Amino acid sequence: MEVEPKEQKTSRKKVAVLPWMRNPVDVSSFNKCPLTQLPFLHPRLEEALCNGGIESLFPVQVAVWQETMGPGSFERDICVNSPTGSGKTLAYALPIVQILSTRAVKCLRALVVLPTRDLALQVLRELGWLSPSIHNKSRKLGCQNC
Ligand SMILES: Nc1ncnc2c1ncn2[C@@H]1O[C@H](COP(=O)(O)OP(=O)(O)OP(=O)(O)O)[C@@H](O)[C@H]1O
Repeated sequence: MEVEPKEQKTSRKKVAVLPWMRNPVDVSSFNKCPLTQLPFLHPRLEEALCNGGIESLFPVQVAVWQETMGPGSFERDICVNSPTGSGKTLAYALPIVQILSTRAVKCLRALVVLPTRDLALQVLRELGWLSPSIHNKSRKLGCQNC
């Protein structure tokens, strides 16, 4: 039987995670995925992405898409941790835009809280070009304190 070194055991014990974070999905096990192979992607959203020069999704985007849109997805909290520049913005923007396309009642549907003005403007831009592609009625996008 292999004995775990004492220091390793202690450091492992110190990590506190919420119950819903205990079985993380390993983003590094995902590959890029061409849009044409992405399940449940709305054709108009696919077209908008292509027009925006995006032909495939990065691994973190594929992982979040799978967890939010399926197959096998269900509504729950998700915490995404991946390196800078890996494509997190689109990873959460895409499911938001697609999920909200079926909501008819006008009300606040998504709130994105960001630590800096630059990041807020970047996210507003991403949502700004994706959202009209799929929403029949106009959706208001706002940026407070920008
Ligand atoms: N699927 C994709 N195909 C091509 N380019 C992409 C794709 N997804 C994102 N990008 C581009 O990659 C760059 C990095 O993406 P993004 O800024 O969303 O990463 P991030 O993980 O959110 O970074 P940060 O941690 O700094 O916020 C951006 O220029 C974005 O337009």
